Amino acid sequence: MSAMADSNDDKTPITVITGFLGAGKTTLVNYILKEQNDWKIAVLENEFGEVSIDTGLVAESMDSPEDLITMDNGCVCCSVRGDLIRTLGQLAKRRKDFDAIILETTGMADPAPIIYTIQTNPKMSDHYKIDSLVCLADCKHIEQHLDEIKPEGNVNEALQQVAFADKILLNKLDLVNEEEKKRVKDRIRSINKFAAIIETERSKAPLDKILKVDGFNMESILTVDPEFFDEDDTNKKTHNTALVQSVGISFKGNLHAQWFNMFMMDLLRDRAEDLYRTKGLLSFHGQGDTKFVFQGVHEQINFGPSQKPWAADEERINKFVFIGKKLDRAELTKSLMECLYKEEAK
Ligand SMILES: Nc1nc2c(ncn2[C@@H]2O[C@H](COP(=O)(O)OP(=O)(O)OP(=O)(O)O)[C@@H](O)[C@H]2O)c(=O)[nH]1
Repeated sequence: MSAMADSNDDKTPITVITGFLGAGKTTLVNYILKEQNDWKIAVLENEFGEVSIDTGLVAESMDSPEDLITMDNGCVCCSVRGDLIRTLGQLAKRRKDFDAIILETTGMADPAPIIYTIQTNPKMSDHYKIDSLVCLADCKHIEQHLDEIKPEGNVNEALQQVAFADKILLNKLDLVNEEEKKRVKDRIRSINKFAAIIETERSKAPLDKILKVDGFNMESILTVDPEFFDEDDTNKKTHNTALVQSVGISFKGNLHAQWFNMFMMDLLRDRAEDLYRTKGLLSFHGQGDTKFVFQGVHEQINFGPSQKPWAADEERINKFVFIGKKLDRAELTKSLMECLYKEEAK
């Protein structure tokens, strides 16, 4: 084995998890953390949304929550030279404590600058190697996002995520029929000829196919973008998160279950197409210390109790994130506040 290969073996592998908003990335991270016990894994979490919700939900699955590191100063692919380098730089000192790192990117992240940074910045490439780029694809909604026409000069993030991946999890199979599945698969193949496509429900992929697989392939990256390493490439498209808004709302109190349900039903009836992603941590009147979580992707909503209840000394703060197009912050805030339980409304 060459010295080069030896030194590469010594690097800590990073599994980069990409995929559009709501495709199942956090579900995959939680699944990995629950299923595997052989490796010590650090998780870097980067969430697109003004109020962090995933962090709490992933921390529930971790034995050592201090190994969950969040990067909240914006989308990791935009602030890549700052936040990601800083975080991985700090982690480098104790990287030998970990067998692997999982980097969960935001649903709006363009993977290209992330790969570029880890591969070319010496501070990164001395310590780390990309093990695999795993892209989650939501069978039900990915076509809509691939079809989206972006203004001149802007990337289509969903397309980039599929194009650069070396593993694509065709997720949410329960939501499509055979014909739809085949259509989505063909579409993905037409974008990326190299990636292994793995069919999944609830992101349950065989872990030996996605972790520590040495699957990252620079050759296929260069097929997608031959000018990948050309820093002077003036044609490079930018990634404009301003095209998609994120509205975070938090306020104290208990919600009235029925009113909140009505609000959500109306919202989804009228706005499902533009609402890429909704998330919430909620407290309801009459539900004791049960903390509720809701997770929405377009018209699909999952709602139920969180694994952890409200702690005795925890303030009941409802948190919401709405991500999508044409969102009216004032209107959403007003409507949600109207769902608060009021004593006189009994
Ligand atoms: N029906 C169905 N729902 C799924 C499946 N996998 C994940 N979900 C649900 O889809 C929603 C979004 O999943 P997440 O794992 O939070 O998605 P994400 O990609 O991390 O989302 P962002 O962080 O917002 O980009 C959650 O309600 C999940 O429970 C699946 O296979 N089928």
